[in-house]
Amino acid sequence: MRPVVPVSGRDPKTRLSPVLSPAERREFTEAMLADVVAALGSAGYSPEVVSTGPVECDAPVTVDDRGLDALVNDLLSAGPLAVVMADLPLLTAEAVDRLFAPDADVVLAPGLGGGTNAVVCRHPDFRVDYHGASIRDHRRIARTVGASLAEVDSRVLATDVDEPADLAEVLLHGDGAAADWLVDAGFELSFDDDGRVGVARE
Ligand SMILES: Nc1nc2c(ncn2[C@@H]2O[C@H](COP(=O)(O)OP(=O)(O)OP(=O)(O)O)[C@@H](O)[C@H]2O)c(=O)[nH]1
Ligand SMILES: C[C@H](OP(=O)(O)O)C(=O)O
Repeated sequence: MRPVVPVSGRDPKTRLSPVLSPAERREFTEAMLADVVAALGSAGYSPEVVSTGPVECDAPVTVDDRGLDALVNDLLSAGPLAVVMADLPLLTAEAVDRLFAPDADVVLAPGLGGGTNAVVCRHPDFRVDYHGASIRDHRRIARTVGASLAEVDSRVLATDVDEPADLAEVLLHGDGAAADWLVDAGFELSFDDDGRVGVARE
């Protein structure tokens, strides 16, 4: 099994633009990537990072500016593949073990909001179609190609950081590079009048 972590290296996490500058979005992306690479490494895997631009991390990096679907589908055509997104800063070795445990042709880890945060594929005909409610598309594609399917119900695999509100999850539950980066950058939990948790910056 070949574990690959795709990452936007050039202009990542544009949905965090309301709270992070372009340079900060790149730094925070590298911090989340470090957490993902560390979790995969702790579980005994040696991930390859495929980035649209130069990134610093403790894994071999290939720069490839193709879009996500073209990139991943090309890699899938070469054989079994695991795709773990780079924006999962709560990822743990235990969750990685759970991702690789099912003996199914296709294993999906749904993300909050309908995305697909990780895929393990052992079927020659399965292909990805990211964005939108991709988890539904990936279930459908697995059915269409006759692949057996398993899904992993895991909070840390489901927690991808897309929008400013997601940063609260990192402050609440993270203890890695991304959580440290946010604290160093002055982020802290905030509570609105209804007691809802969010983030604020000093
Ligand atoms: N290699 C590669 N990785 C990508 C590409 N698009 C997204 N990713 C990565 O795939 C994961 C999910 O993508 P998104 O959540 O849309 O992340 P993003 O593109 O950085 O964020 P937004 O600009 O806010 O959409 C993240 O780990 C991204 O870094 C791409 O075109 N190529
Ligand atoms: C790539 C995309 O990520 P999201 O924008 O849902 O985080 C998806 O998982 O389909």
